[in-house]
Amino acid sequence: MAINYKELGLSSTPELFKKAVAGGYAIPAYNFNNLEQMQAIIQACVETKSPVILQVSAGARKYANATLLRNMAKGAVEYAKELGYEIPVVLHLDHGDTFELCKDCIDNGFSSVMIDGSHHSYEENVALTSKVVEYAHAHGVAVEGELGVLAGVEDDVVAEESTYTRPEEVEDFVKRTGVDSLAISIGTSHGAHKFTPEQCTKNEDGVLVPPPLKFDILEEIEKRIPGFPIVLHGSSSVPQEHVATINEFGGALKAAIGIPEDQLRQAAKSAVCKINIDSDGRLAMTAAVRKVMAENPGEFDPRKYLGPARDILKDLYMQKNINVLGSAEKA
Ligand SMILES: O=C(CO)COP(=O)(O)O
Ligand SMILES: O=C[C@H](O)COP(=O)(O)O
Ligand SMILES: [Zn+2]
Ligand SMILES: [Zn+2]
Repeated sequence: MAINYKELGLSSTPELFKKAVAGGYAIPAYNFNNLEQMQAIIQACVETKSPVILQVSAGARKYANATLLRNMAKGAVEYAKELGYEIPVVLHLDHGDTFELCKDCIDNGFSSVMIDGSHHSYEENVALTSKVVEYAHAHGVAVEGELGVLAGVEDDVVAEESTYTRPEEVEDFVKRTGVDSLAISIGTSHGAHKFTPEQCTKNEDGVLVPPPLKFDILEEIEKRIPGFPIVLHGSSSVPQEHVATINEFGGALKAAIGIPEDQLRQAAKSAVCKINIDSDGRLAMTAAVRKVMAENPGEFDPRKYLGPARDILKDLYMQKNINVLGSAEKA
């Protein structure tokens, strides 16, 4: 039997996006696969009074089980209340690649789905996205589409090179598909290895800075679809202290540079109203686990290393909400 997201106390995105676009901030979309990630996300967003989008990838569903994830999201709504402040919680499918997967999520309590048809031809993308929108809207669920391809790995699809979104396509795409929000490609990419040091230049403080995002493309898109909710994927900043901790305690990460926070801050002020962050959380948790393991070789209670990992993750997300996305105090 199908379960509608309203039964789970979850929120839908259109109202939240409208407020975020008007208010010049972005709602955090954090991926989760397990209990500790979910706890950290909810704790951080309750403490900062931020709305939140809990994102589940196809890989997360395979890893954690769809029934458990749905009940965790339901629990997250109650958990937030228990922590003392009610925040809107969205359960969103990240990078859905087929109609069947989107339908399954809609029938299992998701309040928002992404259909990522950007790896198909334009006309195939329009057809696939329209089909998902038709089913989703009949169930009160909002849909995120994508135009343009991000570099990096997403659910086992590797794109070597990015293709920027073509502003001349957005109006037609939005009109013909009926999507509620649009993910665009303006120079961000998935994963921890977005830029090598060789691709960066040093600023006056000696910090390596990657090529700037294509804000001209974003502006052109905003001109063509004024006020339409825009989504930025691949928005991790790759905190260098966590990379250093991982490598200090036995890791072997290559030098990697992410998206500078000031560029995300700038994007959040525009029609970009949802910013996706996953890799930074993975780095933070891994750094904490490696450090605890290395410093306490006799420890074998998972709570002793997953607990500190959860705490570091919570700090990271609080900092993002307050200093980068501007979503704090907006719930
Ligand atoms: O876009 C993302 C999830 O959809 C995550 O991006 P990052 O890999 O930069 O965290
Ligand atoms: O875009 C990709 C997200 O970071 C999810 O990654 P995943 O497919 O490994 O769960
Ligand atoms: Zn994609
Ligand atoms: Zn993504």
